[in-house]
Amino acid sequence: MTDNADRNDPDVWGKRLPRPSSDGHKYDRGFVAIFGAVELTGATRLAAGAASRIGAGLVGVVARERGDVYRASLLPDIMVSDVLPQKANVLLGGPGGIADNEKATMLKASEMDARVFDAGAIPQERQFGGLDPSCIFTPHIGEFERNFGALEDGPVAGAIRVAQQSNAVIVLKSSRTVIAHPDGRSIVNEHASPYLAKAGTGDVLAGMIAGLAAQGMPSFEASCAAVWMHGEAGRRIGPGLIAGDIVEGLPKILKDLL
Ligand SMILES: NC(=O)C1=CN([C@@H]2O[C@H](COP(=O)(O)OP(=O)(O)OC[C@H]3O[C@@H](n4cnc5c(N)ncnc54)[C@H](O)[C@@H]3O)[C@@H](O)[C@H]2O)[C@@H](O)CC1
Ligand SMILES: Nc1ncnc2c1ncn2[C@@H]1O[C@H](COP(=O)(O)OP(=O)(O)O)[C@@H](O)[C@H]1O
Repeated sequence: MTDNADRNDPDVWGKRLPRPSSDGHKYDRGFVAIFGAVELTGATRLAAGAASRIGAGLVGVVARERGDVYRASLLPDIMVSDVLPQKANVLLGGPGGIADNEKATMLKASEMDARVFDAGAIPQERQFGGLDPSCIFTPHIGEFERNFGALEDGPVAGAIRVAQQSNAVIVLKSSRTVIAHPDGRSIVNEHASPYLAKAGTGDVLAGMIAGLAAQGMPSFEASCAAVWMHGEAGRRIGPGLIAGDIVEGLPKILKDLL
């Protein structure tokens, strides 16, 4: 593979895909809490649907405003609250926007099994203290360069550089998404489709990563698996794809993998 990165393939993560135990209950499958956007509520809804469909036992949206909008428009299995649910083990923020105090909460929440920082939640360099390799940033190229400077070293070296600086897993999204770990590992995903270039598909990916991490998958493998399944959905659906179709396609993709 070019740039010394390995290719994303189910061999990398397939054995670690979460399988519910026969006598388990919903709390054994993890609890994703998502900070609800105030204006771009659709982004939060897409992320929540994806986290739920990929198998998280519980998904909650923390809506400091617009709680009734969320209650009326989310899938009925998704819970809405105005405070962070105590049993959440994964936090996701950024889809559709995030308030400064919510981002500060995410930066401090080292007790979580994973924290997924998407879009406006992606930390600046001065906020890197207190992160660890269970944290995941999911920038597209524009967000990456806005936060961390021009990608003069190329996407693989750039993603590894920021992974090492931040101590977080970086998912640098594009037609060739790079997943980089602070220990220097990197994977390039070419299992995708140009039909994924569509509003909201990144929000869905963030929810998928959070949902796998909540079920106990390590952040790097959860990111690789979610990126591959997202690409698989893009390939299966193709023309006419809208972001919600990826969410609806997940049960069949999961069934084929498990
Ligand atoms: N239904 C919804 O509510 C949706 C909400 N969304 C939210 O909208 C917010 C803004 O996200 P955007 O990414 O649109 O905007 P950004 O604020 O990140 O800016 C996009 C700008 O970056 C540039 N850019 C450079 N490289 C790019 C790349 N690889 N991909 C995309 N843009 C690139 C574009 O030219 C554009 O001018 C996010 O919080 C996101 O979650 C979007 O996901 C779309 C759907
Ligand atoms: N040409 C392309 N080929 C393959 N995948 C793409 C292409 N363009 C975008 N994607 C994927 O679609 C998603 C877009 O995410 P993002 O830019 O955050 O969108 P949004 O903010 O609208 O949700 C990413 O997972 C990215 O890798």
